[in-house]
Amino acid sequence: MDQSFPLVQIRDLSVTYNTRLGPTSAVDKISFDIRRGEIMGLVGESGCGKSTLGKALLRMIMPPGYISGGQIIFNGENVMKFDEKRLRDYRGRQVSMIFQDPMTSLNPVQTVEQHLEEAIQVHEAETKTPYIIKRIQTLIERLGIMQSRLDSYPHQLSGGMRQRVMVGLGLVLNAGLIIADEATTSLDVIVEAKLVDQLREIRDEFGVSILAITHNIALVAEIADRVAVMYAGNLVELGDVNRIFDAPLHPYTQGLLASVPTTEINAKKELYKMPGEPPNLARPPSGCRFHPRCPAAMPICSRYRPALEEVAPGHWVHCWLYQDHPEKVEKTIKVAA
Ligand SMILES: Nc1ncnc2c1ncn2[C@@H]1O[C@H](COP(=O)(O)OP(=O)(O)OP(=O)(O)O)[C@@H](O)[C@H]1O
Repeated sequence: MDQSFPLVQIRDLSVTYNTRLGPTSAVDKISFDIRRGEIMGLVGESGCGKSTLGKALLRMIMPPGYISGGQIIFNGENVMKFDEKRLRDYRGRQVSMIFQDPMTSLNPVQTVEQHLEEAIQVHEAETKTPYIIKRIQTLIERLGIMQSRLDSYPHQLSGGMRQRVMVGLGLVLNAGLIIADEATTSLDVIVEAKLVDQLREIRDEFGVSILAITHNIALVAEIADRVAVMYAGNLVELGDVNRIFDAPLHPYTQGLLASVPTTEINAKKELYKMPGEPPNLARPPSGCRFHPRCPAAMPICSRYRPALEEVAPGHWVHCWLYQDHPEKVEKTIKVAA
């Protein structure tokens, strides 16, 4: 496959949870690509649908949730059409997901070696034991884990090491995509920084794509090549990480960045407090979901959802401020006068 062809193409993806309050639109018509070998940061406030999107990519949305629309194309294949057998292979071998607490995914009575061995045996039954052992030893070394740790049980490892074992479970089968959902959140800052460095190294060495889901915008600045910003189930902005941080366009992204504390000791910057609360997704606002909290809202924003517009090469935004429409033209004329 042409290496410039995106690894993942997400098209109009929607996920709904049936709740007591009615259908909750947790992910609403989201479209973007994940390129080969890139680290894509996915950010937004708690409850905006980041984890739901990550799980949807693996088709792991459990009832009362379901994928209510759209497509996921992985390496040119339509994931929505996979049968159970193909899905097991896809989840185990092509995409792997790591969560905030690796203890929930690791088996407490299996050693590191047994975890890795089992992953290979399940997906590559024909592989002979000596090759399996060699592969595990090489991998573990590349992940910076001492070989003596192969005999350790999960509870005997540090948090950072457990996360590296989880990464290893994906890499041992040559996964193309690792979805890291708040994977560094429970680690202290020093261990977190080390894991972030290692994830970048792993990407460089293995050419794997990483979707880093986090509410920590500073972490995204550190790790990601591109960033997708979500608000209330919608994608609001996407682009190169430097561009998004230097010149955010969507009022939500601008507010999100202005509300992040700086580490400069003499910084006198007053932190921005975004007005209002995130909406209840069972009854999302009409038009642009951010309009009730948006300092730049125009009448059209409550009526129609803006389309996704490429405002500069590779910089995409869903906002009426950057699209021509009657009310904007009128406003522009008034300003010009
Ligand atoms: N199993 C579920 N049943 C019903 N509603 C759900 C379920 N899981 C998530 N939701 C709802 O879907 C929306 C998105 O949740 P999600 O966990 O994907 O957001 P998030 O951005 O990952 O938040 P966080 O960072 O807090 O994990 C929220 O309104 C949440 O209440």
